[in-house]
This record gives sequence, C-alpha cells and structure tokens, in this order.
Amino acid sequence: MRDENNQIVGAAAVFRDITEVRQLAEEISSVREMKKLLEAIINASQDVISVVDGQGKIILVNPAYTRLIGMRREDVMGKPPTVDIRQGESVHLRVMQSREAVRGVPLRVGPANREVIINAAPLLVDGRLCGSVAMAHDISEFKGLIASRTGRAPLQEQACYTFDDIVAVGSAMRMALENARRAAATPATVLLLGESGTGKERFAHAIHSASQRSNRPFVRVNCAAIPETLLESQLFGYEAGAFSGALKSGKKGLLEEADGGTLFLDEIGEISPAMQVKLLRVLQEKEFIRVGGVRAIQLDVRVIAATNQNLEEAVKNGGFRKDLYYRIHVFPVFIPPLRCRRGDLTQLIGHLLAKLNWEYGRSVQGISEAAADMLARHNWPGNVRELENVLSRALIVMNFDEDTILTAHLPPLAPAAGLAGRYSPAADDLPLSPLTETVAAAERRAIAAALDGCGGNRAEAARKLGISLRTLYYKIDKYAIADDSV
Ligand SMILES: Nc1ncnc2c1ncn2[C@@H]1O[C@H](COP(=O)(O)OP(=O)(O)OP(=O)(O)O)[C@@H](O)[C@H]1O
Repeated sequence: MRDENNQIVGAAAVFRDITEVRQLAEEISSVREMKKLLEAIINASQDVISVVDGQGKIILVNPAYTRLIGMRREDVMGKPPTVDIRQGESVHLRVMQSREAVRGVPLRVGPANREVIINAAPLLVDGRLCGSVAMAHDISEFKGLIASRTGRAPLQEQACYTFDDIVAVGSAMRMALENARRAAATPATVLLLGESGTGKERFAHAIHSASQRSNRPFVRVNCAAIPETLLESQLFGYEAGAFSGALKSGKKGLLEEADGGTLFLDEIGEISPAMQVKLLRVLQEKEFIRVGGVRAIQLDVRVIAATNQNLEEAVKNGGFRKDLYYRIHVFPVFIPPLRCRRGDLTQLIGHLLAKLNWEYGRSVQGISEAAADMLARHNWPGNVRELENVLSRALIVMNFDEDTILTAHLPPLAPAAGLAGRYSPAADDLPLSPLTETVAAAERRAIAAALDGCGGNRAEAARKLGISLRTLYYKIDKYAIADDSV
C-alpha cells in the first residue's frame, strides 16, 4: 500500500534503523575505549607480558617485554613463541597443549640471555582456546632485592655467557677463543690475562659453560672488591661462634658454594701475601678449613683466575708468590687489548648495540660511516668496556626518533697516534704476546724511570714522555707502578 500509513511505517523503520546505528556506534566506541584502556594497562605494566593467539603466533608484547627480553616488537610479532628463547621450552606451547596454567618456569631469554621466571595461563573464551598469556619476572631483580635486604652480595651461581657470546673476528682474538675452547675441554686451571675491560669475565663464563661442569655452580670472587678482613671468611666460610657477629649456625664460604663447579678468582693479582699462602694451600691440598673450624673439608672445584696485572713482574718484585703463580699459570689465555684487534670493532658495535637497546628500551639500528670511522681511530685504553660506555652515552643523548648513531652523539675521542688517517682493516691484529708483554714491560720501565728522573712530578714526567697527563695516570694505574717509585 502506497497510502499515508505506509509512509508513516516506512519513516518509523528509518527512525528505528537510525537508533540501532547510533547504539551500535556507541557500543563500538565503548569497545574502542575499552581496548585503549586495556592497551594502556598492559603497556603501563612493569611485568613482562606476551600473548599468543590460537595458532600459537605472538600477537601482543608490551614495552616491559622489549626492555627485558631485548627484542623489538616487530622482531617477534606473528612469530612462534620460541623466537625469544635461549634456553628452555616455550611455556606458551606447553599451555596451549595442556590447556592448563603453569607457574614458576625458569627460562633464559633474549640476546642478553636474561634469566627469568614465567607464569602462563590459557585464554579460554566460552570454553574455546583462543591463545595463551605469559608474564615473565626478571630473576636478577629478585637477587638484587635479596642482596639489598640481607646486605650480602648476590652470588653468581650460573654462567650467563657461552663462546657464541664472544665477538672474535681478528686472528688474535680468534686464537684466544680457540685456546679458551681447548682449555674448557680439560679440567686444567686457566689463567686469563688481559687489560681491564678486554672480556676476561666473559671468557670465564664461556669456559665454564663449555666445560663438563656447566650445570654445576659458577662462583665469581672479585678478590679486589672484598675487603681483606672479610676475604678469608667469605672464601672459606666460618664455624658457629668463630668471631663476634658471626651467624650462630656458621656459614658456607664461596669455596663450598662452588663445590663441584667452577671458582672464578677475578683480579687475583690483588690478594695479599697472607691470602696467597692460604689460597695456595687450597689449590695444592684440594681441601680447606672453615674459619674457627678444625675439620678439613674436601673441595672439588675447577679454578679460573684472571688478572690485568703483569704477574711475572709481580713475582719478580716480590708482590706475588712464585709457587702460587705456577699453580695458576697452567693454561694461560691472553686476551688482546681492543686497540690490537680493531677488525673486531664493527661486529662488537653491533653486538653491544643489541645489548644496550635491550637495557635502554631503544631500537637503535646502527652507526653512520663517519661515526664508525671516529670509533675506529680511537685507541681504546678502556677496551670493550670503554666502547660499551661510549655507545651507552650515545644512546642516552639520542632522541627517541633517531635510530642511527652519528658523530654528534659521540663524546670527544682522541685518535690514536699513527691512526690519524682512515682506519684500514688490513692493519688489524698487531702481534700477540710475548711481544706485547715485552712492549708493556718496556713501557712500564720507561714510565717508572721518567717518574724517578722527575722526582715523582707526574706533569713533568708526562711532558718528557710526550704523553698527556691523563694517559700517564692511566698507565701508572695499568702497570700498578707503586707510589714509592713515583
Ligand atoms: N669479545 C667480546 N664480545 C662481546 N662483549 C664483550 C667482549 N669482550 C668484552 N665484552 C663486554 O665488555 C664488557 C667488559 O668485559 P669484562 O667485564 O668481561 O672485562 P674484564 O676483562 O673482566 O674487565 P676487568 O678486568 O675490569 O674486570 C662487558 O660488558 C662484556 O660483556
């Protein structure tokens, strides 16, 4: 019917449609608001969250994930949940198979091999499995918290790095790596020699990880950081009531903590003559007595020692016991300074950038040619650690929309003598020890003689030697030139 009534019915239908559309629009907008709110909550969470869909593909990660795991959103989205795992099995896959939640699963994740504990649960909508959600917690944070509450340094009981985590391009470094690999396959005591920041600790981790003791503890003792008065009780532990302030139950020392595993004695050149005697006894007898105790405790540890000092020189001038030196000098591995392996620079920069991106929650892609050239011409007295610091500073000064390190982001770096021109990779890998040691010894002698000749006046000695005062201070420190010779 095409009468008036009909028209009224038609208009009512249009009005009803408009009302429905309006309601729908309101619902959509509130769903959008809810989605935004949920996203804001997930993004604000300090907990690391990742979600996979029903097909087991990653569909959501939050910024805390990027920071902790060290991988960018675009590197993981749409990928299987195993993409970020270094060690262990994917909890998402487990949850999807069992449709049950899991709690407290330890894993190692991301380029930095971060140790985390994961809880995960299935996403069930009307009984249908739609995916899985996981939350990761950084274990080192817990360890730090426990340490700050108990006042006790956290024990490092697992090695975090393998040989794959060591950049070694040039022949000198590859040789060091090869030696270390050989040493790892034996139970021999290893002595890591190299300047500060060359990667001795990383090598120690890698040797342990590749050894038969890899699933046993790895305990690092920084001999320079523990005060002399505490070193003995920290190393050997003590019996109940051994001294005032001692725990009633007594305490295990680091040696016992390392039993069955590896004991990493970092900065071994720093220990006092008295401790040298005690340590020698442990290495010879393979047993020790707790402070205040009488019972000898058997010990089964593999020792890796490291020093940035010239121990041979220290033995000659009486600073280090000869017998202890020979005990630890079983399998020496010399790690060359960065200035002698400039061919490693490009790869090191890439490796460190991945690590720093993770630490700073950034996604810096690379470095300009001019900036790389500037880094290649620096002498790197602080070695890889200095390079890491320079790159960290660059990341800090960069704006969030910049993804390439430019010279403007770098601090002033003095070009090394003889490297004023463009760096040529062919000039890589200066000769290895013993020539380096000979040169170092000659340098040490020259500096000590100059200081003597100038009555200890460092500014004058620096002028005579033709080096900056800063370099002189660095070298005095590096070669442990005693104050009395100054
Ligand atoms: N070959 C390498 N590849 C990748 N990273 C490295 C390498 N060498 C050193 N690093 C990094 O450089 C920094 C310094 O290394 P490390 O602490 O192992 O040096 P070190 O020789 O033990 O220093 P120190 O004598 O001062 O204790 C660390 O962050 C380490 O991870």
